[in-house]
Amino acid sequence: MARLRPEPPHTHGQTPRTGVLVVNLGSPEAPTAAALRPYLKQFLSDPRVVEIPRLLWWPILNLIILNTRPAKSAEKYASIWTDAGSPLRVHTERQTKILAGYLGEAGHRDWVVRWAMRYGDPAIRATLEEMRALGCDRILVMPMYPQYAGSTTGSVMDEVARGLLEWRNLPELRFVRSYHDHPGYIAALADAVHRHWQHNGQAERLILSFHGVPRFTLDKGDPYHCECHKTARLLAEALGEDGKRIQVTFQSRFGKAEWLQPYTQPTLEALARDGVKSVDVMCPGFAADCLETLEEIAMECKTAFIAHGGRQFNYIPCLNEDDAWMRCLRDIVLEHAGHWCRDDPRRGASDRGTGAQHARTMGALQ
Ligand SMILES: C=CC1=C(C)c2cc3[nH]c(cc4nc(cc5[nH]c(cc1n2)c(C)c5CCC(=O)O)C(CCC(=O)O)=C4C)c(C)c3C=C
Ligand SMILES: [Fe+2]
Ligand SMILES: [Fe+2]
Repeated sequence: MARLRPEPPHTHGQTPRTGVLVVNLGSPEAPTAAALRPYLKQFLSDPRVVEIPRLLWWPILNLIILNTRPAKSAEKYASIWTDAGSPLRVHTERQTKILAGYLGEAGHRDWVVRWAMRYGDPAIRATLEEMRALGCDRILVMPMYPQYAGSTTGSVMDEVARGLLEWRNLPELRFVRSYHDHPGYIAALADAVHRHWQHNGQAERLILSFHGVPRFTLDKGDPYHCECHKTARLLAEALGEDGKRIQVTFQSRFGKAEWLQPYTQPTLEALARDGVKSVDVMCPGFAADCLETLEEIAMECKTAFIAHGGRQFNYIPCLNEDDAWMRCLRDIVLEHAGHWCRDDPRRGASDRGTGAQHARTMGALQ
């Protein structure tokens, strides 16, 4: 157990302060092999991401993967990097600012709204410290993954718990576990597809590509696969599609083990070989565009589809700062904040009462 650290002196009768911590996965500091190494080391050392026993995994990670993958991944990152940095960071920062604005409009100008990354910077632990220094005694953690997976949302929960290990005076803590079936999220996705169809026409197929996870996690009870399929079913219903032209696939396979199937790229290649000429591809498992969507889907998969005989490949961007999505994000936060949204006068009164009592007790003890 870590040693508990001293807290700022406790003051009575203080109005509770709410903090909202938006979290996404994180990116390397730069699109270089040198920056990829520590990022991948932190990411792939997470026992929720790679479940292989440590003794076996350590040499594979340190002697093989960290000597080969950084350079290859850096090249991919370089192809999507912007002047402002990694797209995932840029979107997460903007989303957080917009969320703070909407929460302000809803009457919560005093809430502290921050963002952090599970891997790399800004770190969850440091951001929690900053929120504590600003007096947050209620913290709502908003992992931006629409579908729960142990390797993503679960890992954010671990890191928040670790970040609080040395705190004596813990904040009231809430987590958004997932929002894969939130009506506002589904409606924002459906709107984006409709807008895309209005501008570009409708392709023969709509592929919904989700990030994959190892197949055994489904067998061991991780709900990720089911949540992805539920998002897809609700989106198909919202689009008025019977599902025949919509297909769910899983991308970003890592390592040699079986991952959730069907895999995105082989599916696109098979469709092209079977004579499908046009596809729309969307990634409803990502709240913001990132390496996995911009490089793997919009570049690699597009090339593969065309190489196998396809003609038209349209990538529908993630919701990013889409206004319907930003309003939905505000709603999700407010729904989870529950009674924190109200100023409870009884709490203030009882707090003041306790304060007077406490002051008397302290006096008696001295
Ligand atoms: C959207 C949900 C995600 C799940 C589920 C997920 C599982 C998962 N990922 C890896 C390995 C890697 N993922 C990488 C990048 C990456 N992954 C997600 C999201 C999920 N991952 C995002 C948003 C990103 C992009 C980050 C960015 O900076 O844009 C990478 C790093 C890149 C690379 O070298 O390929 C790895 C590695 C595993 C093993 C896993 C489940 C067990
Ligand atoms: Fe990933
Ligand atoms: Fe399932």
